[in-house]
Amino acid sequence: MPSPRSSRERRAGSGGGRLEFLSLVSQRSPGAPDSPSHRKEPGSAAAAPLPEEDCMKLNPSFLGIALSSLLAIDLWASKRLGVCAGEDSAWGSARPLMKVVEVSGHGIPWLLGTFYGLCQSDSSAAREVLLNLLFALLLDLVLVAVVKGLVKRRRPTHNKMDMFVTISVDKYSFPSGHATRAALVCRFVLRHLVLAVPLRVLVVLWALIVSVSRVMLGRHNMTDVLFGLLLGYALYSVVEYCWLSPLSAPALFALWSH
Ligand SMILES: CC(C)=CCC/C(C)=C/CC/C(C)=C/COP(=O)(O)O
Repeated sequence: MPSPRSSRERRAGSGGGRLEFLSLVSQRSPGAPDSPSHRKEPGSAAAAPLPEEDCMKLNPSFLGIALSSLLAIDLWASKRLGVCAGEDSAWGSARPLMKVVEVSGHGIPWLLGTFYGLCQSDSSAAREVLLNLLFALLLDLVLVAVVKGLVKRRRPTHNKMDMFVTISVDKYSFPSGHATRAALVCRFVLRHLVLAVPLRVLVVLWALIVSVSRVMLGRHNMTDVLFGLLLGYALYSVVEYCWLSPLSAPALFALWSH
């Protein structure tokens, strides 16, 4: 298949050294008289039409250009912000602290902690809240695994895969599971726990630090984390909508009543 470059070169060669330019307008309408597929090559019987896929590459949509620019900026900025990606990185000495932050937003401590709290709780109100938190955390794990499996975006090349317990889809990075959990837990805790203002501020700060640490550790690009935060925020609304109560799920609550 002739590439646009080679057909352009042939035209340039046959036009006595004159350069010809292909306008996007003529490529956009293949039926137009001046379109490359209709133009007769000087010295050739009939012009070969340009391959469809080449035309598409030369004429990307505005959305396509905007998306690839956004992704390019994302990759560039995320790499620059990955200052704790390795021990020899700019802020490599802060890496152990960032890994503690990572564990604080990991699924296992949250699942085990909630389950333990549920077994220990002696009030029906606490049981209701903790059962719904457990449901929210499990829903979050499933949703993130499904999206990661569908999108299959690789983690940044500067990431060292030395994370605390992962599952197979965690080789993918979109969206950040830590970010979804941070946003979900943050909304959940602010809504269902009676906390003093300084503690409420700490909860929000924790969610933000967990999210930023994903990029600093080199685990994620910024768009993984931003989408994760949005997903976790939205997921809380789903949990609130499907809220489990002794009335809506009596069998489930019977399991936990002592
Ligand atoms: C019940 C069950 C299947 C628990 C699995 C808990 C587990 C291993 C969660 C993975 C948490 C994790 C490493 C998420 C990845 O977070 P990113 O922020 O790196 O996407």
